[in-house]
Amino acid sequence: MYKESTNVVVKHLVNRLRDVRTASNEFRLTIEELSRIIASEALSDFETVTQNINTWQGSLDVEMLEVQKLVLVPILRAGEPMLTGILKTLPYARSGFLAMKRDEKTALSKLFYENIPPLEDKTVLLLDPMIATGGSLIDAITYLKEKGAKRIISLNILGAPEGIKAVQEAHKDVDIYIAQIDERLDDNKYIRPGLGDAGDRAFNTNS
Ligand SMILES: O=P(O)(O)OC[C@H]1O[C@H](OP(=O)(O)OP(=O)(O)O)[C@H](O)[C@@H]1O
Ligand SMILES: O=c1cc[nH]c(=O)[nH]1
Ligand SMILES: [Mg+2]
Repeated sequence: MYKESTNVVVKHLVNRLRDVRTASNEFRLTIEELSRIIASEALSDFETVTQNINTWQGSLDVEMLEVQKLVLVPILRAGEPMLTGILKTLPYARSGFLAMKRDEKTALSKLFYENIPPLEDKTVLLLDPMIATGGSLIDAITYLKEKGAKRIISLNILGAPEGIKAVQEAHKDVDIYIAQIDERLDDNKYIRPGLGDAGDRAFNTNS
């Protein structure tokens, strides 16, 4: 299943990202903020655990998110600000890393580096702002399944309908929570209207 956010604050923030006057620092902070909102939507009925805490009036049993069951995995580079944002909400969550780059001629993704903690019994929150052809996400999910991920939830900011369809066909069991779905891919496999290259926008580079 995929779920596009209906939150008008999310739309507002996505449109800040589209504006080329939004420079890299604000761009990253906006991705952080959007990621926290989308993560809250995705985790709204996630498993909880009872914990005993010390309150100002003594001990109390409270319901807490079972953060130990989560692993946050950004697809670098562009996924990095998503991790930074979600770690502000869930500072004790574990993280893993995949560094991937799409070949801009063939649009095929390549994995350059991975560092993934044990995934048995874990739910992976896979973080990448962009789903264009869907190739990078499909390859990342395949890799994480081989590593034993029990469940994978994809958090994304912008996607093209073609890419989302491709991910769903390849991995029916993966839920996608996305801020906004755009119109289409252009001839260079970029999302339109989109926001350009998310990695370049975030880190002030030009690929
Ligand atoms: O759906 P696809 O067609 O695979 O394209 C989407 C991928 O492209 C972007 O990363 P990119 O390869 O540009 O790397 P970067 O994060 O270093 O900019 C984006 O963050 C996705 O990972
Ligand atoms: O539109 C796109 C497509 C791929 N990667 C991006 O960052 N943006
Ligand atoms: Mg890029």
